[in-house]
Order: sequence, then C-alpha cells, then structure tokens
Amino acid sequence: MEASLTARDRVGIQDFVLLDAYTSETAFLDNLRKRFHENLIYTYIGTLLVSLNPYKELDIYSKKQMDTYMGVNFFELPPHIYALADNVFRTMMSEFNNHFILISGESGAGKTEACKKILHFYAVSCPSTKILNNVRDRLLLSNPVLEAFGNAKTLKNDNSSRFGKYMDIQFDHQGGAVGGHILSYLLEKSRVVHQNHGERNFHIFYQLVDGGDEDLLRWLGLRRDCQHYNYLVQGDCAKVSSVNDRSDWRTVRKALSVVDFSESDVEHLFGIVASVLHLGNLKFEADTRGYAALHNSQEMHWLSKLLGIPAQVLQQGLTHRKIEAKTEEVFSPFSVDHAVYARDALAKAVYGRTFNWLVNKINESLANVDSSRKTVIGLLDIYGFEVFTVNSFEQFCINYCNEKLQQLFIQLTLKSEQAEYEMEGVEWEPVPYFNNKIICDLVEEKHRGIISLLDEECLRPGEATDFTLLEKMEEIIGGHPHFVTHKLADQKTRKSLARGDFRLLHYAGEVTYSVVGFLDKNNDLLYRNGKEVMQQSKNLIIKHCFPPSEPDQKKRPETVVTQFKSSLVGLIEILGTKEPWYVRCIKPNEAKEPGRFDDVLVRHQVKYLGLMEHLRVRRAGFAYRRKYEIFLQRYKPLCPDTWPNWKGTAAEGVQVLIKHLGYQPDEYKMGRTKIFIRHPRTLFATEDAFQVCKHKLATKIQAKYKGYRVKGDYQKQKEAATKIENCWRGLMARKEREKREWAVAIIKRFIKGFMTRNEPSGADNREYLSYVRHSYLTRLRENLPKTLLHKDLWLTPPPILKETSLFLKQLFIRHMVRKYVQGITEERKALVCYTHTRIHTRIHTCTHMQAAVIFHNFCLFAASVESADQFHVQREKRDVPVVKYDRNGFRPRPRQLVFTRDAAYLLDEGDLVLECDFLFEALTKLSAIVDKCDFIQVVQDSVRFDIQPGREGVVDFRSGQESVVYRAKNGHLTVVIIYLFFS
Ligand SMILES: Nc1ncnc2c1ncn2[C@@H]1O[C@H](COP(=O)(O)OP(=O)(O)OP(=O)(O)O)[C@@H](O)[C@H]1O
Repeated sequence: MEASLTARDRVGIQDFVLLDAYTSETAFLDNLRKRFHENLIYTYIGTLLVSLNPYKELDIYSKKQMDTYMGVNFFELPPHIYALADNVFRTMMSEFNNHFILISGESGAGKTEACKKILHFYAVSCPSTKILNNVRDRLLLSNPVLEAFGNAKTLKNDNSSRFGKYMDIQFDHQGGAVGGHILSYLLEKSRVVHQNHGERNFHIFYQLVDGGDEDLLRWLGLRRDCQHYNYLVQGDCAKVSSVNDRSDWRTVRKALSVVDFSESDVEHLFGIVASVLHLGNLKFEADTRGYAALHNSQEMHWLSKLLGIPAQVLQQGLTHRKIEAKTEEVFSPFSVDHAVYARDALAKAVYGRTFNWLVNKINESLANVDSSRKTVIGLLDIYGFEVFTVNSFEQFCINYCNEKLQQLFIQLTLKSEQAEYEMEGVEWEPVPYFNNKIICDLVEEKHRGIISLLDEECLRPGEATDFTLLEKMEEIIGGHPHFVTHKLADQKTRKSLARGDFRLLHYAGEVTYSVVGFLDKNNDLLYRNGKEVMQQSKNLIIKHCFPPSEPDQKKRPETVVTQFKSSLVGLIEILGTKEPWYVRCIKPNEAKEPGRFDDVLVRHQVKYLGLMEHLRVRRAGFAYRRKYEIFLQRYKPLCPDTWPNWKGTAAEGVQVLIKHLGYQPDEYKMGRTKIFIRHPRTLFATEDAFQVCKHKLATKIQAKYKGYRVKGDYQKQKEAATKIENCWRGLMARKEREKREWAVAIIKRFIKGFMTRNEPSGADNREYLSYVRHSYLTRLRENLPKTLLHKDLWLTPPPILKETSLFLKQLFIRHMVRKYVQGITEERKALVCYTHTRIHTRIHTCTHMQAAVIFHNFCLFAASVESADQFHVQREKRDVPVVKYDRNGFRPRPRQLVFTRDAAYLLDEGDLVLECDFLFEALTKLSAIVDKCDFIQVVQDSVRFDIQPGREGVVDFRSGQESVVYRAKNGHLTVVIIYLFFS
C-alpha cells in the first residue's frame, strides 16, 4: 500500500482507513467510483477487501499475477483477492492457527467468483504432490457439482447460489491442501416447485434434460424437452443465453467421477432428479367425493421405477394423510389442494435431502485420511443483506444470519483491536460503534424473540395464521426500538407499512417484511406418511435420506427457522475459534453491464454490507499502524540522522525521524513494535515529503549505483587480468623450465658425446659425432682453399673424419686443377705451350759445363747433376705449373722459383712462382736462353734487401741436411738447403 500512496489522487485511496472523511458515505462512494473506472475493483478497509463486480473479464487473475502476490507483504502491492488469500495462508503457516474468509454481498455481487478465485490461488500456490493434486482436483471440482444442484438463474444473477456455503480447506504443516469439508445452509428448496417469472429451477434439471444422452433419458423416462415439465416452466425461461447446460452437464458428469461418485451413486442420483420432474407432472383431479385422485399412470410408473417404491404405496402416500389414533392408524384422503401441497412438499423434501446427501458425499471424498495435525482456512460464501420490495421469510432468515455475522465481526474485530493495543502497550481507547446485539436479541431471544414467537405460532394448537403471529409480535415486542408495525408506527411511518408488514431496524438499515407465508414456510411440513413412503424406497440415496429410524417420529419436526438458528449457532461457533478475514462484494449495477457504476445501488449496498460501520470500527483508534522497521525503511530519507542507515533500534530510529518531521504528541503513539498514526493527513504529509525527496535521492542513488557498477566492472576486469597474467606467467615458467630441462639434457648428451668422441659410434656419442661431422663439413665448405696454391691450408679434420677429409681433399684438388685448366685461355695455353716447348728443347742442349760455370761453387750442384739422366726423363714428362700466391701465406720453398718485379717486394701479388723438381736445370736453361752466364748469382751467405723503403731485411742461406726456412734469433730469415736467389 505504501508504494501506491503516490497514486492516490488518480486512482483513489487503496485503503479506506486512510480516507480523511471516513464517516462520509459520499467520500466513500467517490473513492470506489474513481477506482472502479480505472478497473481497480479491489479496495481495502484495513484487512477487509471490498470487491466490485466488474462484469467483464479483467487480466488480473493470471498465473503471473498469482506469482506476483505469492509471499509478498499484504500492503506492498495493490489490493487484490490474491493478496488477501496469500496473507491468510502465510499467517496460518506462521502462526499455526485456523482462519476463515467471510465473503458476503448481495446476489450477483461476485461472492462465488471470489470464492473460486481464492480456491484457484491455493490450488496453484500450495505445494503439489500426487496425493495433494488429487485433493486439489476434488476441491476444485466439488464446485461445479454443488453449483449444478444448488445454483439457479434468478433475476439478479444467472448463476445464483441458492444456499449458503462454508468450506474448510485443510492444510498440513507444509502448507499442502490435504482435505476439505463443506457445510451448506438454507437451501432454497421452494425453487424446486416454484420459480418467479424470468427465473429457473436448479441448473441440474436443465442440464440433465438438455445434456443427458438418449439412453439415460430413456432409462429415466424423460423427454428432451424442458417445456414438458411443470417444475421447469414456471419462470418461462428454460433457456438462458449465458448458460450452456449441455457443456455444464459434461463438466458435472466428469466432476462426479473425480469426487468419487460410483456409477450406482450417479444412477440413483439422476433417478431422483428425474423423479422430481415426474412428481411435478403428477396431476390430481377431484373424485366424486371431492378428494384428490391421481390420473397420470405414466408418471406414476416412472416414479415407482426410479424411487423403487410400489406404485400403490406411492399413490396412497400422495393422496392420503395418516392419522394415528390411540390404537389404530387411519388414512384420511386429501383434497386436491392438499395433495398438490403434499406432492410439492415431497418434491422439496426429496431434493433438499438429496442435496444434503450430495454435500456429505463430497465431504467423504474430501476427507483428510491422514489424521496428523492440520490447520484450516474456511471460506464462507454466504448471502449478504437482502432488501427487496417485498421481503419474506427467506429474507428474514438471511438478514438474521447477517446480523449474527456482524456480531461476530464486531466481537472479533474489537477483540483483535483491543488485543493489538494491549500487545503494543498502547492505551486502549474505547471504539464508538453500533453494537447490533440488541437486534440479534430481538430475533433470537428465548420466549420473547421473533423466532420463538414464530415457532410458538407454528406449533400451538388452534387456528394460527400469519396475522396472529403479527399480533403476537406486536404484543410481546411492540416496544422494541428496532421493531415497528403498521399498528405501532407513528403517523408518518405508517404510510410506508402495509397491515401485514413488520419492519426491523437492522444494523445495516431498515427492512420491511411481509408476514404472509411465514408460518407455512417455517413449518415446511412433509406429512408423516410421505416420509414413511420414502422409507420404503429401494433407491439407495432416498433410503439414506429417509432413514427408518428418524429420531422421534411422533414429535413435530423442528421448524425451518429453528433449524437455521441452530446451524447458525454451529457456524458462529466454528468461526469464533478462527481468525476472521472479510471480502465484501458489491454489485455496480443491476443490468450486469461492465463499466457502469450506479450510485444509488452501490450506496445501498455499502450501507447494507455495513461497510461504513466496519470503517468506523477500524478507524476508531488509529488510521495507520506499521511495524517500526517498515515505517523507518520507507521514510528514513526524510531525516539526515536516519539516512542512509540508522545504527540503533528501529523504534529509536522512528522516534528520531518523527521528531525531525515535527509530529505532534497527539498525532501518534509508539507501541512495542509498531507506530500508530491517528490521522491519515499526518501520514499523507509524510508521504508527500517523501515523494519530493525521493527524486533527489533517486538521482543520487542512480549515480552511486552507476559508479558502483563501473567500479564493479573494473574490479572484475582487474581480477580477470590478474588471473590471466598469473596463468600466462605460470605457462611461461613451465615452458621455460621445460626448455631448460631440454637444454640440460642436450648439453649432458653433448658433453658425454664429447668425452666419448674417440670411441666407436654408440648411444652415448652418436649424436655428438653426427654434430661433429656436420659441423666439420659445414666449416670445411666455408673454408675451402681458394686456389691450388693454398691447398695445404685444408681444414684439420677431427679424428673420426681424417680418412674422409683426405679423400675430400684429393677430390677437391682434382676439381680445382680441372677448373684451373678449364679456366686457361687459348692465348695462355699457347704461351705455356711455347714456354714448355722452348724449355723442353733447350734443356737437352744444356750442358753440364754450362751448369758448372753457373753453379761451380754451389755445393749441392753436384748432387743435383748426378741425377741428371733421370732428371732428363722426368723433365720431359712434367708440366710446369704456374701458381699465383698471395703475400701473406707464402713461404718460398726449395724448388720453387719466384719471378718478381722487384726483389724488395718478394712475393707481391702478381708474382709468378714456378715449382719444379729440377731447379738447377731450369735456371741453367734460363741463363742459356738469355745467353748471360752472369745472369745467375749464387749467393752463399746472406743477402740484404729492402723489406720496404727504409727497412732492410736479411736472408741467411745455409746448407743443411734438410731443407728448412725459419726466422733466426738475430731476426734474419734463415734458409737451409739449396736456395737460389736471382733478380
Ligand atoms: N471478479 C470478477 N470478474 C469478472 N466477472 C465477475 C467477477 N465477479 C463476478 N463476476 C460476474 O458476476 C456474475 C455473478 O457473480 P457470482 O455468481 O459470484 O455472484 P454471487 O455474489 O455469488 O451471487 P449469488 O449470491 O446470487 O450466488 C458472475 O457470473 C460473473 O459473470
């Protein structure tokens, strides 16, 4: 409710308790009308729910709506029948006590619909198991059965309940619906034999005739034609557009099997329904003596068959009354009128008792088999106050019932108000209200009450009539302030009262009753032999309804009003032990039209439902009361000390808050757990202040929330990033470790391979050797000698590749030679060829003498010459390779002849080096060719030359066993063996 305080101007106030002008009927109506036009059919008076019949389907009863209301605080959502049902259920579950919901209102106001909505809510919201679903189905399906037998079309309502109904739903400790029990009150039996124009008999008759299949109708001796039956045509409206008898018949048939009716039960039940129709068609004619005689042998045949009573017995029972004298029984014949009366009485009795049997049968099916502890919610769907133009015995009973319920309401409400004040420690303030006990007493007081007087008149011997009853009432209760008759009334009032009327001033308003028919209806006489006839029935239901040992047969049966009074006492006892909840239904217009709000009609009902009275009681003390926690939670933003959080107790918080708001001491009271606010205006002012502050707060909260969300997102992202980083690092560390392990294994293998490199290839060194091989070959490829002259610079092989290296070297030299030769130009070839030929030619002519002249003093010459022959031969075969050397790597060797431009630049690039084994011969030949004997100087000791300008070098020549060149300690280049230097 708090949530909707804001919308109060547009849609009215959701709780009448908050209506400032709570004593004004007009203000009350205004609020109802405002809400009704917004399709808001529910409004509270505290916890009482006022319900306006919308006469149209509203989308407020869906499963979604049920879910919305389930488990939500009563005042948090807009008023709804589901809110009430849920609140009752939750209170029952938390307090483990019994409750009842009293649904009242005039005919067509929506009581039965409200009852069904509550039942549906429980069917959906309660826990469900197979067994519970079974009970649930029975509870739900008992409705169409009861409606078929107990409802009828009236002028006010096409589906009017013609009985009061109290239904207990039993719940186990977990909230599952485990059983149910139904009590019915005051079925309008007279409808069986008589209907006003525009009204119908009970639905079941039309359903059977219209919907029953051919075989069934044939078996029951019925025609498919309602017009054929006297009991169905008096209202002249057997067909109603809003009622589909055929489909309702199917529903009822199905429901009967769900609520445990056996085939035989169903057979007997419809046998009785058909019997009532046959009874209605019985016609009496006066015989010659003026006594009633029966002629419809056809109807009698079917009656006899369906009720299982011999036709003669039936006939006798319907046309004679049994009179018991002292020693014998005498049958006195009926007049036609008496016979008709007896027939109708029998029809009413049969139907009425069958209805009771039906209720009992349903109760058997709903009975809770488990005797464990259970709590109960009762639904009382009972007629509201009835005020017609002509009010009769029925209205008297109904209005009496409402007086009793109002009594109960006052007791329970005031009791609970008082209990609440006491519990809260708030001083009890007496509530000014009208106590209707005085009217209840007027009706039910022993010996003096209307009921007593009525019964007395019914039972007393002599000529008692409705008018003698009226006189008696005038005599005994004539002075009562709530009773008036034509005779007792003042001049002004008398005009509105007929002679046979009496008026009661009920708590809800005055009602004028016509005394005509009171005695008859109260007697509801079924002649004794009518009962005895029925006791012979073979129909099991009739047998059950008319037991042979009916208590005290000889005593007069209890009158209707006494029975009703006793059942009401029973009902009040049942209700008195339970917590009350109320639904008051209001009919907005007589035309059953949606959207039409008839002020006069509604005002009338507001009055007769006692809503103003109810509101007065509720408002007697304080208009508003709430738990401190709830109040503080809503209004704490209005005080800087309580916003955003109050650290102390809720009660202290509320105290601080209302001090800040400037509440005056007489405006409120602080209870133990609740704050009580006397006037709605105090609350509304607080609410208005809250609305103003709410918008500012909303902006703040929104900003905070956004910040919080962003922060939250950032925090989440950060956490995620840290997680990813950790994972990544872990992964990398794992990889690094694996890499290292792998490297260590490789290095280990390498070292082991190195250590065993000279051993034969095996597991330990296979890899290493392969690496060595690969490495050597790679390096070799990159360091191959560039020319033939550098062939000795061949890369030293590892031991395992010595052989391979040698082989490769030979291959390479051969390859180089081939390349060199291929690279010699034709010109050069010619030159080399010429030189060779000249050397070759001249060498033969070279004499030993010439050589001796040139090298006469050279010690090695002789040795060389000695081998001259051999030299000759070999010389002819050999080529003389000419090789270019680079400066750095070259050391002249014996048998090499270097042609250089300048001795100072020995072995400059471009010098020609001639290598030959027969050096002396070659030089002799050269000297012969140039024809200069002094061309060759043999230097024995040492020779000086310029290494570079200004820097002098010395070469010392020495003979020795082995030809060696080295740098001596004195820095001179020392050449051992034969060395010839020429320039
Ligand atoms: N909440 C509702 N929503 C829609 N229609 C409704 C509602 N309540 C009642 N009605 C309509 O009003 C009709 C009469 O309602 P209902 O039978 O419940 O009245 P009642 O008070 O039980 O009358 P009676 O005392 O004659 O049995 C329903 O058949 C239905 O058409």
